[in-house]
Amino acid sequence: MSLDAEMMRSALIALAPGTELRDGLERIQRGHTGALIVLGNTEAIQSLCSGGFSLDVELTGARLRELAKMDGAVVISADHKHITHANVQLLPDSSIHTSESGMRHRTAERTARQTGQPVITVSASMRVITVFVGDLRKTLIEPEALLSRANLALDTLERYTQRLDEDLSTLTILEQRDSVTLREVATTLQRMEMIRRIHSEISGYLEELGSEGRLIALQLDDLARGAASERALVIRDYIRSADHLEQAEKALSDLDGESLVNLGSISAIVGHPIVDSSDLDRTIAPRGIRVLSMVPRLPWSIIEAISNQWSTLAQLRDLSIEDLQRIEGVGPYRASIIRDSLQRQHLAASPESVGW
Ligand SMILES: Nc1ncnc2c1ncn2[C@@H]1O[C@H](COP(=O)(O)OP(=O)(O)OP(=O)(O)O)[C@@H](O)[C@H]1O
Repeated sequence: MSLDAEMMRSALIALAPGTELRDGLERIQRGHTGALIVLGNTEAIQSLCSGGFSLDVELTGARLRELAKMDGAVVISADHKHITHANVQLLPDSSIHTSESGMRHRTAERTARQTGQPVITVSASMRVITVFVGDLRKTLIEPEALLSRANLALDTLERYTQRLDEDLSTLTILEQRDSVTLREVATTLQRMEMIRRIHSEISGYLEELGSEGRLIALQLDDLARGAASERALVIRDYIRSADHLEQAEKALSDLDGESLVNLGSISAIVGHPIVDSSDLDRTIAPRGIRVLSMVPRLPWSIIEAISNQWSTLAQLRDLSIEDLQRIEGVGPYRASIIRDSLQRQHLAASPESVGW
């Protein structure tokens, strides 16, 4: 994320519903007056300030509203706790390009571009709150509208998560039958990535929603549990070279929308490029790391050591208790737990147990 995008994100969090700053902005909106507010009393900002007066009072919504009634800008400390200046005229470089028309908004955009600090406007005529950071500009959405977008995204996430559960059960069964194809792997990773994207979209809404987003945050937590580690396990199981795990995770996250719907792009990311679509029906052997992660109380270091020694799930299934004991940290008791769990998982995937 760029520095400006990161700064914008913190500014949106600072003025989420439930904060004093947002309370002040809403009072200004309700009062049909406007405001020009700078977040952060930095040297760069001070060099653009003329006139007005300094003060050092705690930021409250009511004070912000009163001070914004005066002409000019209000400056707030970088920690958003104090109002440091009011009634200030801002004098940014007039040669800086601005696409705004009114003086308040032109000044805000130029100040943000010149100093990199977030600048907020409340438009008296349009009754909208806008945040400027560097070249970025964002108009705040009413909490009700944000809530309905977040709820819609949450419904989608719920549906996708259900489908992913089904995909993962199918993958587990096919893995045990040594008949997974590239298509199943790519489809599962595709769904996992879509889920990650919806999750991150909802997290963005939650940051803007502040205290209004509590219930959605709880539901999101519930749905997201373990998703990231499960995705990493599937990649580990199928990636051609385990050294490229991090790059693969990043490449998957960076795929544009068009490439994400193309299963070939996803196969290529895990090191299995395809020439034509029938290549997707090629069978592929899992390493069995996800299966090992389902063995109760098995530490990650042992999962890694076992997987370094035997590189496919088919090999793991044939291991005897004696074989397993060759791994450091695996005694007879742990070896029998691993073997039992592998056998149980294999049995659970048999046609008699599954029904197909
Ligand atoms: N350079 C500046 N420094 C501080 N305050 C300013 C500056 N320019 C404008 N303002 C404040 O903005 C107020 C409104 O100005 P103007 O109507 O031109 O802005 P606007 O962008 O059209 O905003 P609105 O949508 O609220 O009308 C001014 O009365 C003044 O208080």
